[in-house]
Amino acid sequence: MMTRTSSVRSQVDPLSLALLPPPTETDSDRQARLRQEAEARRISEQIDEELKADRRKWERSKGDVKLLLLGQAESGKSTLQKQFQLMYSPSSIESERMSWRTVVYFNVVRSIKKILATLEVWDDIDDGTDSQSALERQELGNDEFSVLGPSKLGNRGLGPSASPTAPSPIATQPLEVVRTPTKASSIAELRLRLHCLVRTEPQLADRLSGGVSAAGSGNGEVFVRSGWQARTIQKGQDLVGKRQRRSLNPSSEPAKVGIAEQASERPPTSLSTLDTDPLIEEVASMLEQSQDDIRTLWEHSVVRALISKRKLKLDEWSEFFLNDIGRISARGYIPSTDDILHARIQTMGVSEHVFDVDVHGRTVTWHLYDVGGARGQRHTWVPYFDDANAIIFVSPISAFDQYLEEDPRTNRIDDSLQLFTQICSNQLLKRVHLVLFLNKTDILRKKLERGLRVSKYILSYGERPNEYEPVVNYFRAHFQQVHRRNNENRRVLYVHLTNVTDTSATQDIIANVRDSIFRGYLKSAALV
Ligand SMILES: Nc1nc2c(ncn2[C@@H]2O[C@H](COP(=O)(O)OP(=O)(O)OP(=O)(O)O)[C@@H](O)[C@H]2O)c(=O)[nH]1
Ligand SMILES: [Mg+2]
Repeated sequence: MMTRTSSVRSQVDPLSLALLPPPTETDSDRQARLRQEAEARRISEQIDEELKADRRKWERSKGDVKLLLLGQAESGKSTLQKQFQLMYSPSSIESERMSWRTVVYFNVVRSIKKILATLEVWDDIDDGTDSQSALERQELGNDEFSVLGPSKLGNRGLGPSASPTAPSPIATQPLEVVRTPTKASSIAELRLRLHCLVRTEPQLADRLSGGVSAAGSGNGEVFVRSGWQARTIQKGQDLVGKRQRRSLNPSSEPAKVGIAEQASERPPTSLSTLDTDPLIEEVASMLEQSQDDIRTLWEHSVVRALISKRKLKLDEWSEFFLNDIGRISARGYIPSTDDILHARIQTMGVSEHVFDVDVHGRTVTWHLYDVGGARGQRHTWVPYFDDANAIIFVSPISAFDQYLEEDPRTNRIDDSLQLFTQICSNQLLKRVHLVLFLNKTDILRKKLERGLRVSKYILSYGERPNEYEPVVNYFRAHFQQVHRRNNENRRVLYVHLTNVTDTSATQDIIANVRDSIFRGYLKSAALV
């Protein structure tokens, strides 16, 4: 059931009024009504499923290519999908460009909230009063503290891994104490001034999810279904048009992105107020006014120290946006393509994107299925297995020091290997063309350069050199081994090292993958 914040819900919305239960409703009436509503929902979902199955059968019969993007949460599937979109349907990226503003603002506000919450745990140690003694009392080097909370690592996949709370040589060094230079930049004051901005976070989340929450993530993340942009596309176009004073190419092909069954789940009127949406405009104006405070907080010596001691673990995209806060909080901000590629929002269920792909003079319709990778989302993948032609399995090999949001005991590389094992051994997928993206290689490089040791988290890595090539080879060998052990059909595994936020490199890889998928597809479809 959709819930909305009071700022969205019209005070006199006749439809809402009509749908309200009568004020005289008794407990038993209420029970009966809820039962009826649940039954109606069940029937409606069953019909939807049957329609989807019919549609997939029909599409298979007309020879379309079905490509599944699989992998754990945050592995980069949706980012890869955006690269396909940039390549095969650039006009659709244009038309939804402004709707990404909400996601970018949400990512920024959430990052600020996390920084402030972590500082609060440390009691605003340099609040401009007695920073040194407060800090010393806190003993920042104390390893019992972990921002992510206590957790223990599982002992699977790559062998025993170290606990995420295990003492780190970096963490035991005393934190350098730096007094705030001026009273104006004290954390307590920044917290106060940023309070209103931070308070918009749940409302932004509500805008994106339409009030729908999803199980499976475990950290209260915001999930969106495919088609969320559709609610704002027209308004977004208007805004881009107004701001850039350039019209979108009217002759360009209409975007084929998004799927009817999911886009239609929520009425387009519900949130289609982007250009006049008071919330988004208010957040934009708050950001503009607060940009100096945000920058001060982000560059604050204590925040820097917490980050370098890994007491504050921000998401990768936080850094990308906070480093560029001046541009993002400027009046008239329009998300760049790079911003869109870095913006983070979790996928819910399976979203379908349709492209016409030209390969050597032949046009074939491709259906790209981008799935939600969190554990609670994985059951939604199975209905798409039986007619898939190809899979790109995305594994973030930079995540050797990270644990699942939904299960903080499980190392993310371990989870990815287990998931890959399930995909390789699945009977429905035995004939599917298999491509593996070892992704986030740029982040892996940076982590290794910063001195993060793989063997601290993956004990089986042992004494091997803590350098990019050996690390990549080690992870690649494990994935290849999983594939070999589950490969009765002697199918080829195509492996690529990727950074899917790098457009030019990714587009070359996509072209390569497209050709190899297409060759296999032509053979199996006996079209050559
Ligand atoms: N630097 C860098 N960032 C990446 C890369 N791939 C993905 N990201 C970022 O990682 C975050 C998560 O990526 P998504 O594409 O949303 O992950 P997903 O696999 O779709 O996640 P779910 O929808 O939850 O299953 C985004 O902020 C991306 O910009 C990469 O290769 N390099
Ligand atoms: Mg996604």
